[in-house]
Amino acid sequence: MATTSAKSSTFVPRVSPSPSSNGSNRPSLLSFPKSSPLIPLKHLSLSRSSLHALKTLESPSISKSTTLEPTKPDSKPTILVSEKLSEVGLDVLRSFANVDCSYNLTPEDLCAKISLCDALIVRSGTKVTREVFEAAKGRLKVVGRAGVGIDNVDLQAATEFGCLVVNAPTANTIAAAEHGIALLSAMARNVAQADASMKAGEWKRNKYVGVSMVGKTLAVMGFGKVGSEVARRAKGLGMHVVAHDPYAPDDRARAIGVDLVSFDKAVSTADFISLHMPLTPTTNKIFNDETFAKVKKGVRIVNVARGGVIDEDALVRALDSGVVAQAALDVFTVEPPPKDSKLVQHENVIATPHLGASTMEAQEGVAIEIAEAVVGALNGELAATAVNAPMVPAEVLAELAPYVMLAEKLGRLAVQLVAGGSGIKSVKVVYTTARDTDDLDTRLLRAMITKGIIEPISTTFVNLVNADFTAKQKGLRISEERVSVDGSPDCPVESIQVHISNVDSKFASALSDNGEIIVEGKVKGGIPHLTCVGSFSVDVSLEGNLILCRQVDQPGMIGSVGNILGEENVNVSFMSVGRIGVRKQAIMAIGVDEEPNKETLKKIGEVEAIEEFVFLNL
Ligand SMILES: NC(=O)C1=CN([C@@H]2O[C@H](COP(=O)(O)OP(=O)(O)OC[C@H]3O[C@@H](n4cnc5c(N)ncnc54)[C@H](O)[C@@H]3O)[C@@H](O)[C@H]2O)C=CC1
Ligand SMILES: O=C(O)C(=O)COP(=O)(O)O
Repeated sequence: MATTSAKSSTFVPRVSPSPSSNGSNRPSLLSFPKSSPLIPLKHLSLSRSSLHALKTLESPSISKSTTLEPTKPDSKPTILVSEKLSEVGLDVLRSFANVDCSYNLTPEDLCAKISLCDALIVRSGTKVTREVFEAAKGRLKVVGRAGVGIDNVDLQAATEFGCLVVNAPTANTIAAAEHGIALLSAMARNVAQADASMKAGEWKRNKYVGVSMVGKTLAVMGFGKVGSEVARRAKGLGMHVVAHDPYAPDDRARAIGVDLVSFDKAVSTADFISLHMPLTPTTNKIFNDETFAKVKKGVRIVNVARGGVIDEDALVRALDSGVVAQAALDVFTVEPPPKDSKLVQHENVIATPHLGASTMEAQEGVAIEIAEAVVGALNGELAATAVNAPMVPAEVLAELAPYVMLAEKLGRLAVQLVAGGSGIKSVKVVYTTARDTDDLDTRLLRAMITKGIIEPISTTFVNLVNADFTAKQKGLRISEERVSVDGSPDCPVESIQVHISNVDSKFASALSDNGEIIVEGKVKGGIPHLTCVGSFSVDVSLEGNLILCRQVDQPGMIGSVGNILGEENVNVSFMSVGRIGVRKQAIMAIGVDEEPNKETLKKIGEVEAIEEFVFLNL
């Protein structure tokens, strides 16, 4: 933290841990609290590591939280697996962590256990509520959803607690689509009812006459991964397929020979409707009395998505009245549904206990996908399947690595120049770049500047997951501006400036003419450099700690300060002087490996020509 200051003020050192205090000089996008015992990625043998490029970018970092369970620095993290996960995934997890497979936990059991866990892996049966995040007391860093739907995870709470949520969005697509087709055919041909009847010793050929699928219209509601695979298969069965999805691209539909239509057109023209949209506030009970009033009488409905997209009472009414001839349901609003559920018991309903993803192949794929994502995230890596953090391709992350580091350091530096450190309301970040807007994703940079600004002045730890939320919560408005320059687009950013307005500075020279604190940095040779403070140009690499002094430019200054530091065995790593004119005011930037003690800094302050100085922890 900054210690300073104008020549007459008393010097009071305040030191707080810096993100670099783990000994690493690398930024940590997914920094987690101190209790996180982490193992280098090289100790892992993952079968499919798409994450290697991130390794260069992040390192676990340290938070200031003191409420966390103390964990031995070299002990393994603990991963709680609360629902059945395939052994291949468990093997990946066990090579890295202590794995606690505790199935069938009550919500209370889960809350009781969670504060001892670094990660939690769930399927659809575990509700990861706000209470779970609260009970975790900051230790839970990652929730892995071994499947697609994350409607059982309170994403808002996860984000507020800086907990990354990752899912496994692709490995069970085909399984779900195949189950959809299985239910469609079984429903059309009364397979389940006929089977039950035979097992009861009956032989009722006339009762179980079905309907044909060929030539019929199927409406696929939700034309994403599963929906489009269902459509493809239904085309193979000779069905006419339409789809409704407000966000699906036309070309995906064209490629499969499907017409994208409005909701009303889809439901009113279909002989069969298959549901494949996620459960969200918008889709909640989207199939209700009003919808059933629009359907073709005798329509047949398949739901392999989520029970909540159907108003189940309305569906019972529609089945009773014959508006809906049959329904095939894999998912229910409450799972398992009550034993006396009118829906499950209805003679025109066939039901399966949420089996869409349950094939051997899908479960193995999902388990590996989620295990790798969770392990990577515990290593501070950004998972490609992150649900509540920006998904940034590995190559972009690798390219931005030094800029991410620069961003965090500029944030830390700027905030330490603010008198009192707090009361910051408005920060402007200016990126000078030769890149087109579409070609420069600044979310990481903004998050790291936010981290740099907030961490030194609060007990909150900030990572990519909660940076925007934390800034908002603290009333900190971060705006961004781009300045286009001619130059090589090979370099993502020429310079980054951090402006803090409406604050006093403990180092007056950091204030620009319009009263803003301004620091500017660039990446040179892969190393972040400070290139401007207020109106003064400097050029120092942002490593270790920094002393900024304002003085009247004159011979011997570097020597005087260098001698004071040398006498106290403080190693100077670099020095740079920026001045407004010969023998006029100048800023001397001195990089030091060690933190000088109070006395040493006092001596620097007493050097005749020095008008003000500040010590900054980078
Ligand atoms: N029963 C089971 O075991 C399984 C169920 N699922 C569920 O299937 C659903 C779809 O999964 P994926 O295809 O992998 O997801 P996806 O994200 O690839 O596709 C979902 C599609 O729904 C669309 N959508 C969103 N709001 C919509 C709306 N109001 N109306 C129509 N479409 C809308 C989206 O644009 C997207 O294209 C999810 O709810 C998932 O949880 C997935 C796998 C297994
Ligand atoms: O992936 C999904 O969304 C599913 O619904 C699968 O759920 P499950 O993992 O089988 O509980």
